Amino acid sequence: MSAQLIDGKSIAQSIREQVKIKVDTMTSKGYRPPGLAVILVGQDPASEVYVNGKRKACKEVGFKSFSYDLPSETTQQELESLIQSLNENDEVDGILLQLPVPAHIDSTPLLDMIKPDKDVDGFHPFNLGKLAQRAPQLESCTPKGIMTLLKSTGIELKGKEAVVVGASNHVGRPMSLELLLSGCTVTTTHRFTKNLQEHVARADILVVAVGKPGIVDGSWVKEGATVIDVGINRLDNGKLIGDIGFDEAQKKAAFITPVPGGVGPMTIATLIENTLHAATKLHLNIEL
Ligand SMILES: Nc1nc2c(c(=O)[nH]1)N[C@@H](CN(C=O)c1ccc(C(=O)N[C@@H](CCC(=O)O)C(=O)O)cc1)CN2
Repeated sequence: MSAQLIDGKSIAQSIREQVKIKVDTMTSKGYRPPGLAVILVGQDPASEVYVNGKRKACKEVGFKSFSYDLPSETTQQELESLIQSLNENDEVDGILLQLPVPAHIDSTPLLDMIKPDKDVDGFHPFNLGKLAQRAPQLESCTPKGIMTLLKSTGIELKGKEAVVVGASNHVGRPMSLELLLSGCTVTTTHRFTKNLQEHVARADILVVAVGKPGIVDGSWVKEGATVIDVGINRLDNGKLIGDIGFDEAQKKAAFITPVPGGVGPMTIATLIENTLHAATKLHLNIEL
């Protein structure tokens, strides 16, 4: 078997096109466009690429973009004041603090002070709690984007064995909740898990989000599985690779995401979707 590639890049583009149509409808009816504030602290090169991607996407779909590129010496208190003022700004529907932040900043209290209805990253305890209660409001972008990719394959998720490798707060845990909500039987593996290979070999749906190339050997993948690689690892030669041995995995899987061009672009497209949702459903209360 040679797996079919799940083309995140083109699915992300079609999401942005659909959002643009809705924004054009909103503004033609006299509503203000959705507004997204993106805060970047310091000069991490990868973060600069992602933040530029977010701002470019805002422009493409017609959002108002609020940009804060702050020096690495920015204090916790300065960030608190900025978030407070964005919470109070009626033109801002979404607030995003790009991660990681410099070591002297504690991101958790900052993420927790973003108003839940402006938390377009879906990182706030309220939004994670709503997902856990099966009543999602604003969902974390990478896991929600992966659910869009899974739905695009047409496979039935109910009753499937799903294995999520990695239990981070921002990807692994909400991913497991999303799959549970879709009716999968979910196993989450983490650094203390014994026999990772045995878990991987059972997975009809395999999501790997660790950030370590080769953490999952492609030959472990179950025949006919759907494989989602969240890892984005840059090699010294500049090449990007995922967490899974792609060539071997592709021989066994039915569907697989490439790196690049798989999950990454969906993170940004889902952020754009979330910001539209915050604007239309949570702030302006309009049907499009
Ligand atoms: N506040 C947040 N910070 C971070 C998040 C997040 O969702 N919210 N996720 C990641 C980074 N990220 C978005 O911010 C992100 C990662 C990757 C991509 C992407 O399109 N990747 C491309 C490759 C791009 C490249 O050349 O490096 C791909 O996979 O095809 C977009 C967004 C951590 N921080």
